[in-house]
Amino acid sequence: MEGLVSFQPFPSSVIQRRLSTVYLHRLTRSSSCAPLRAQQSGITGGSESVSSALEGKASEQEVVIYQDEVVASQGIRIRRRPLTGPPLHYVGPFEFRLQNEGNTPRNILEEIVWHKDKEVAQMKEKRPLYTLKKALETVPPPRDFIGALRSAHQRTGLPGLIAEVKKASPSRGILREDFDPVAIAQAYEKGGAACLSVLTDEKYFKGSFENLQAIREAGVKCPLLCKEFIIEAWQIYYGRSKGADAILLIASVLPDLDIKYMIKICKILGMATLVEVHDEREMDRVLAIEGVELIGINNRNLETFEVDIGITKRLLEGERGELIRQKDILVVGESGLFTPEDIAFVQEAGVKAVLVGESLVKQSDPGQGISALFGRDVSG
Ligand SMILES: O=P(O)(O)OC[C@@H](O)[C@@H](O)c1c[nH]c2ccccc12
Repeated sequence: MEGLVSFQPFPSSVIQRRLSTVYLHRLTRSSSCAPLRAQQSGITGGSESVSSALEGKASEQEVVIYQDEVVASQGIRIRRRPLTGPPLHYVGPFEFRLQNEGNTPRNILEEIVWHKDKEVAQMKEKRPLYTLKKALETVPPPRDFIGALRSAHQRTGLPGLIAEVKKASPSRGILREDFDPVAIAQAYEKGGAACLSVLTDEKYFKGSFENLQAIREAGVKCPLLCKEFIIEAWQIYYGRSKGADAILLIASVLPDLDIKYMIKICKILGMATLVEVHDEREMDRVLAIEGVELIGINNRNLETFEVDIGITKRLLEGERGELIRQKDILVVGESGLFTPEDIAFVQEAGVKAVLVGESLVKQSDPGQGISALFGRDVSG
């Protein structure tokens, strides 16, 4: 039920001043992609509209509409957490807010992203970017994530494996009670995994950056993917400081310019980026972004949890598959892979790598799980 949460008369000059503050705050908020979103819609591109906002001419509603337009024009369904709560409604000289209008996450992915926004803001306070950059001077150099996948594919003739260190997920609950991340990582490496993916989200996946660091420090040689919900660049530096060699960027969460900018940062840091898509529209957006070398097709819809490995095939058909081959992009089939038949199916569709969590992590020996998954021994 919708309820009235505030109802206040405001002289219009006060409203104007407040609106421009909100606008500026959104434009300068370093923790969000708002500047990029604004840029894409031309808000920061033309100084005219910026200055009119500074003069208090843009209404808060207009700003929200601009941002929504950019996000909607790219088909991004995941909204960022509203800074100011639900939007304001104006009736004559009055403004009021309606509860649950735009301030409640619509699905699990949106909930995760909104939580991440708060979490990152807190983490950043403890470890500002300059201290992270300093820490990077003493971290061992990154390993070649894409190279490891390509050489495993060449060596075995099967897709290179990214084996996931995953304790739980919102859709499947706890996957393994006796969860020893380092032992699992070592078993994966022994079993022939080319790379590892380590979930670092604590609240929804029961992972951690400590796990990532412990695996790196235990001497595991496989390159490591930091499996995190990245919403801003600070997280990339943090992941690198904990030993990550690659990060995940989710196309349904990030606008094109954010993806482009984050890929550049990763290149500077010597890291790879796995850009994840789930439908044709996201695939087309990502194929148009310069510098993309590794694309993951997630068979799981992160909004509904539905899994369909046919998605991988669908997105690699026709011209898209052709373009991917021309650009020599490596494609990873992700989620819902359990049997040698599943692996053959996605390989036939065109993937040269796979990302597998559940079916391996549940085995008493996750390393032997790899042989069962591929139908033969791929170690050594
Ligand atoms: O456990 P599965 O079904 O094998 O899936 C692994 C991996 O693809 C999945 O964990 C995943 C893919 N993309 C993500 C994004 C966030 C969190 C998790 C994921």
